[in-house]
Amino acid sequence: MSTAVDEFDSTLALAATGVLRDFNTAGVILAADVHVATRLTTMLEETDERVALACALVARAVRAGSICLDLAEVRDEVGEDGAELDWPVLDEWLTALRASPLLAAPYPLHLEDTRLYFDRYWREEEQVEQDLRRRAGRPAPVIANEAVLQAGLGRLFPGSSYVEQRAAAQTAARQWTTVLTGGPGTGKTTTVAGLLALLAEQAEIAGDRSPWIALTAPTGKAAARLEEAVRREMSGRLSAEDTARLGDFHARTLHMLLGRRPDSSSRFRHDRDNRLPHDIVVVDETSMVSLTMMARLLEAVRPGARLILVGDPDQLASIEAGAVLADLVDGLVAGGHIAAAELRTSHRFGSEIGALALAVREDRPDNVLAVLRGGGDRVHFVEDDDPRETLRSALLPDVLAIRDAAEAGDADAALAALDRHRLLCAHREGPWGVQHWNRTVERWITEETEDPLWDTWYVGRPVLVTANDYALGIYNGDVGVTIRRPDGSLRVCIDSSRGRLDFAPSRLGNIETLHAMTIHKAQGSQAAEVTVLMPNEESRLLTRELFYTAITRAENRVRVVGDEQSVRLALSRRALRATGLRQRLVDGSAD
Ligand SMILES: Nc1ncnc2c1ncn2[C@@H]1O[C@H](COP(=O)(O)OP(=O)(O)OP(=O)(O)O)[C@@H](O)[C@H]1O
Repeated sequence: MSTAVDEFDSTLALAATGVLRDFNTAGVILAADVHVATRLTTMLEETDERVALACALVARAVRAGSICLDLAEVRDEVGEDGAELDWPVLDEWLTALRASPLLAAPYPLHLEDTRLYFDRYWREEEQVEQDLRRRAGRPAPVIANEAVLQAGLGRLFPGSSYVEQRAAAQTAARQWTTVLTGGPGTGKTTTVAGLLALLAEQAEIAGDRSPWIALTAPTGKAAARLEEAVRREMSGRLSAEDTARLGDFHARTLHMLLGRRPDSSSRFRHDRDNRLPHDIVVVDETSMVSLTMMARLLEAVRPGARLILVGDPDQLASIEAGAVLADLVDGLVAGGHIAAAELRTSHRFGSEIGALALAVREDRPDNVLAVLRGGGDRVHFVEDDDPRETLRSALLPDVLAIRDAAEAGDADAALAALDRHRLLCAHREGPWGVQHWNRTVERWITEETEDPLWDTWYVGRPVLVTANDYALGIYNGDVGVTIRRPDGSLRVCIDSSRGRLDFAPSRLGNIETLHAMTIHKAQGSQAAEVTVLMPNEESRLLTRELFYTAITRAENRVRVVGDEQSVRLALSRRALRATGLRQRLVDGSAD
């Protein structure tokens, strides 16, 4: 390669030689990937450059959220950036790997067909597969009274509008593990609440105590939404008798359910030797669960406890590596280990947001554009070259409402105003990024109120918590508002899963301004109205999953700011992650 090396480019590994250097210079692998490869090959005295390249490419794959590297696919996946590079021939590459000390004890790498893994992910994937197979292989749970189950299904899911949910609950009642999938508003929580009532009734008939139920989700926000939705179902739709059988419960994050350990960030108090005591474990927003957390959860759930994994496989996958929910749908269900419990009909949205989400899921770009341009009340497409004025008039009323309520010290009103609207960006930086739009909204506030926002902390500053703080009881994804107290001081009121908490601003460390937020961070939360800023075509993040996740954060109204090209491009790209779980579950299927 003749490309000049820029010594100030931190992605270039100046010590790299040979193939690693070529791939690094072409921008396919970063300096960090080169270092991983060099360290491993030096340690185990491997001199074959093809093995070093494979190591670097596994590191690259993991950085992008994959569990492994598929050697048969990587060249296509890298595409143009790697067109000029000297790729090893697949068969020879595999042969070199099989002969490598890196695939022998202590096994830093593992090869499964053409998939190459770092040891940690290989072990986690294998554990998840085996735990799931073991659960699926157990004799089905006993139904204490079939007639009562059928009557319960009819009572809790009456008539034709509940037909899908009735079928899903019927399926779930008969298996230890259920993957309950559906888009937004398809009635997943309703199904869960009804199913829990059915299972509690069966336990009563069998003479057992009331089942001990764990409701959990990957983030505090998602856990709080789950609890709220199940309570709403219990008070609204379930009879007093059904509600009483369920008893009281609180939803918790997965980390809290499994129990943090002060000596480890990756191990929990509950594990294979100290199982969770619950009889039923319901996990919401499973698409956000990483492979590592799924491994920790599966080892902690008792074999005789029911596990109900709820989620929308069309959403973005977890921030950390893996695509567990999609793999479970394709592997567990398609592999014949468990029966599908899928909900398809949306009950919540005015038909437009539902139709938009469906058109995205079904890959129909013309339909997506037709709904966006349909001129309805709930879906708007802002195609202006310069949308700033449109955005200013759309966003400013809520921003000022937050500020007015905060100035009056009314935390309830300020938090309610905050939940009315979310401005979502794909990126943090750049002209369509969160930081730019946070500053833009702050400038609008200054222009409107003639009150310059000199300080980081100002009245009405909405904030997003970006890391769990167990001491304070606030969690990644919690949101809050800075309000003025009668004595003039500022406090930050945070809506946490433990209820409303307030702090002096100086106590808060991992915080970002929330006039705008990234789509990735918005996973697991919703707002009445959502504005989505489409990134330009060069954005590598622009995918169907990103667009789908963004629009489905809206409860009542969604505004998409972009152009036809960016929408079409988003729909044409998939956020694919290489994993082997689906294949492992399908291979050898239900045995
Ligand atoms: N069969 C049905 N007929 C009419 N309304 C329904 C039905 N099922 C659920 N609903 C209503 O639709 C709304 C969405 O239901 P639910 O909250 O259970 O969906 P969900 O899939 O959990 O939503 P999300 O994951 O997007 O929060 C609720 O207001 C619920 O009461």
